Amino acid sequence: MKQNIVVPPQACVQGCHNCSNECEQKELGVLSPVAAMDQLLLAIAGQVVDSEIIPLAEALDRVTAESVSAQFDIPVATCAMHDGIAVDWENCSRKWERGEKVLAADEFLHCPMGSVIPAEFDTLLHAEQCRIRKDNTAVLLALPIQYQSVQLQGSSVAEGEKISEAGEKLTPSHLAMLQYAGITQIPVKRRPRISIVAIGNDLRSPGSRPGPGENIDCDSIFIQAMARQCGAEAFVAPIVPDSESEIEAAVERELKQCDILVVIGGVGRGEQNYGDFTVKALRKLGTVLCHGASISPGGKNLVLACAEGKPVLGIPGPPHAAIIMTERFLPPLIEHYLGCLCYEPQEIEVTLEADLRPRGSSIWIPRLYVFKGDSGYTARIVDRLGDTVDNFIRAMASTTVHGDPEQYKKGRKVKVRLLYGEKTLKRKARKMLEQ
Ligand SMILES: Nc1nc2c(c(=O)[nH]1)N[C@H]1C(S)=C(S)[C@@H](COP(=O)(O)OP(=O)(O)OC[C@H]3O[C@@H](n4cnc5c(N)ncnc54)[C@H](O)[C@@H]3O)O[C@H]1N2
Ligand code: MOO
Repeated sequence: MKQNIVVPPQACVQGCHNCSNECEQKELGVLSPVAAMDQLLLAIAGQVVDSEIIPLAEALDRVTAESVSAQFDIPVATCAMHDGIAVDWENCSRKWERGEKVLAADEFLHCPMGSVIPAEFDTLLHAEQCRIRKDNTAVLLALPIQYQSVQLQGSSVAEGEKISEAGEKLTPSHLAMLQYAGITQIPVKRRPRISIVAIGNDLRSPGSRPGPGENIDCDSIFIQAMARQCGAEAFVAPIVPDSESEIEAAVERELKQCDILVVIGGVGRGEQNYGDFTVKALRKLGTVLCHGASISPGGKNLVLACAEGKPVLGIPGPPHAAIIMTERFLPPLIEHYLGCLCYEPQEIEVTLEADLRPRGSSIWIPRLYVFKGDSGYTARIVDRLGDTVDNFIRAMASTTVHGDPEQYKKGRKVKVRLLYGEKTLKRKARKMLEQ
């Protein structure tokens, strides 16, 4: 394969009055990504998604809209936690003190595990603690502990007790617990609706072969899948050309039917010359809170806006930048609507194979290959030449590089976020070494 030659663009010196690009940089300071997201979350603070009641069996991974209380006691009656014989402990204790060890047939009852212990008994003797005789009397071999192996009515959960808080993401165990406590229908938050609009004359829809200078839109399916993984519903709208009026029309249309709008591409600062009209259209329809944040790749052109009271995320088109920006900025918006965390990649520690150089004051989020060595994991950066396939699937992790360069010297340990589970990572890491 021929090697691409990449000449990194010069950093913007913000001499805006002389700039031919006529961008809006001069009007907005570059916000830190945290400050930009804080502003956006503030702008949408009043926005919530409504709730819906669904069958419990369909509620896996959904988020509870209200707290839920048990419909009845668990267990509903006092019951045996083992196979054994139920006895009245006071009675056994008195007998034991007097040296009497025989229980008459009406002084005990065989109870299999889970069965109801009649009210006159309170303790379960294990088979090893007594001997049942042919005449159906029992000989005590040991004095049991009062209440042993008995689960009292309501001791697990009492009727009316809260068993799930609002804002809890339901796991298989939650479902079992809720079902156990008599719940069959549950109020959950409606999935936030995400509309995704890809913008660009050079973009082709999936299923067609791109001509020279064209690309298949692949960012939108990535963003849709990420949104779904986070518990949202996501729809990909038809591709929009680099036309201000058509972008405006698409944004207006989509804002009517979504909670969060993601637009991809056309967020550069080239406007007329390079077909970058997205920001201009957004300015007409709402407030652009941030165009450019000190984070890379992609932050230079990242857009956070608010229109019709809804958050709009403007993602840069180049796929290596789109994936990083989406991972960083989409989950917090979905979390705002769901009221719970929805994206928590597993973190591990790795040793750096070579220096990572922090980029000035900006936060840099490179993708990494991870190798398994004799003493833990080693990480190597996916560089810009290994653009698409490497960034999308060969990379195994990403990390955040910021601040003191000493922390990122060769041999230093850093935390990375895994894109796969650790067992898959082990397999992939081994395969890389075999190649
Ligand atoms: N003169 C300058 N040009 C550029 C600069 C700069 O500082 N000065 N920054 C570059 C960087 S960095 C980025 S990031 C982009 C931001 O660009 P846009 O969001 O406006 O992206 P487009 O121009 O629309 O497309 C760029 C590239 O990405 C491909 N693309 C776009 N959308 C998709 C999609 N949905 N799926 C797959 N690929 C997509 C598109 O075909 C182009 O090849 O600006 C740079 N330029
Ligand atoms: O560096 Mo651009 O900001 O590729 O995304």
